Amino acid sequence: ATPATPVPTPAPTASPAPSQSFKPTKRTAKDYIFGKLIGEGMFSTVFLAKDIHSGKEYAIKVCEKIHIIRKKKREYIKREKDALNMLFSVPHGFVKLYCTFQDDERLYFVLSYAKNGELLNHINTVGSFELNVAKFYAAELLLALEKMHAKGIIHRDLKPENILLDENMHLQIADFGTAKIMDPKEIKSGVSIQEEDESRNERSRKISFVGTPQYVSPELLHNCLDTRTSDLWAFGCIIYQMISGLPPFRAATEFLIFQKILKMEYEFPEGFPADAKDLVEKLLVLDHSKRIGADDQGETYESIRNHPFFAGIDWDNIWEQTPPTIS
Ligand SMILES: NC(=O)c1nn(CC2CCNCC2)c2c1CCc1cnc(N=C3C=CCC=C3)nc1-2
Repeated sequence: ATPATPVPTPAPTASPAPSQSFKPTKRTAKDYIFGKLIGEGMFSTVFLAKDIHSGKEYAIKVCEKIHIIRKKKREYIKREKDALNMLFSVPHGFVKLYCTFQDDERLYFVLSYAKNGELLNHINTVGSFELNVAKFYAAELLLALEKMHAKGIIHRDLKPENILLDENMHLQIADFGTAKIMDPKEIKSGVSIQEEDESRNERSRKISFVGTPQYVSPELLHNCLDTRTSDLWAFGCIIYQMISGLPPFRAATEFLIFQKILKMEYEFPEGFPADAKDLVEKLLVLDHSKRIGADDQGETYESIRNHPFFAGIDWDNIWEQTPPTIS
């Protein structure tokens, strides 16, 4: 019989535990009732779906095979699946990939559904966060970045749209379609040269642009370098935006945004809290090797955790705490 709940990942489907009396069967699209569209990307569409057996809600990311092949993006799909599988064992901070399956035309990723949607939506609803709210979510985001980077995963497109809130209003990073998984020798140096993905055959190293203009790091713009500190740059932009309501680098066009980033053209609004300003200034540093956290060894960003902005954060229990009300 079809198992009541989806077979846990990591794919390929885990063999049934000895105690299990049934052999789990591979899911198909027929096991779900597809509901509203909740997201659309270059190569995927995400639907809210309900498992017909358990009644549980999932976010199912559907990718058209022909599109992926034509655009030569198979590597991106594989990388996303690998990153999500690597993060499955991390209890907090990320959407979870429960299972994958395919049919003749499509690939399906069955992911946890973050019921309270995008952080961006919550920022825009209230205008900007009170300091305690911004500090709470910055702390949860830092803990998620620590876990991700410790596994050699760079997200490369962190932004408030890709940071979701689950039913208990805890943070979950989503959309690893632009992630890069560093190989062990790269993790130490922390630097990876932007790979030529299969969609680019130019000899010269070009930016295979993976980020979103407002949050992309200078090194990615300058010389195709993406490092875990590129995510720290985005982290600085997100802290700034939670507190002020807008990203630090804003302009009418992508090119003008890039110019502002490379010239470090941004300013803090009146009344921006001093500790937050100091931390953002230590993250938005052109030289990625000089960003706060860049030299931190081990699996935590101690220098960032110890910054005065995070005074009072209970790092070991934050995921069990009730998040502050966003108002
Ligand atoms: N690309 C993805 O992997 C992805 N995209 N979405 C929806 C996007 C909507 C636009 N901003 C980025 C996310 C999701 C996922 C992962 C899995 C996932 C889990 N829960 C939700 N939940 C949402 C709830 C309300 C509005 C939007 C998303 N969404 C997703």
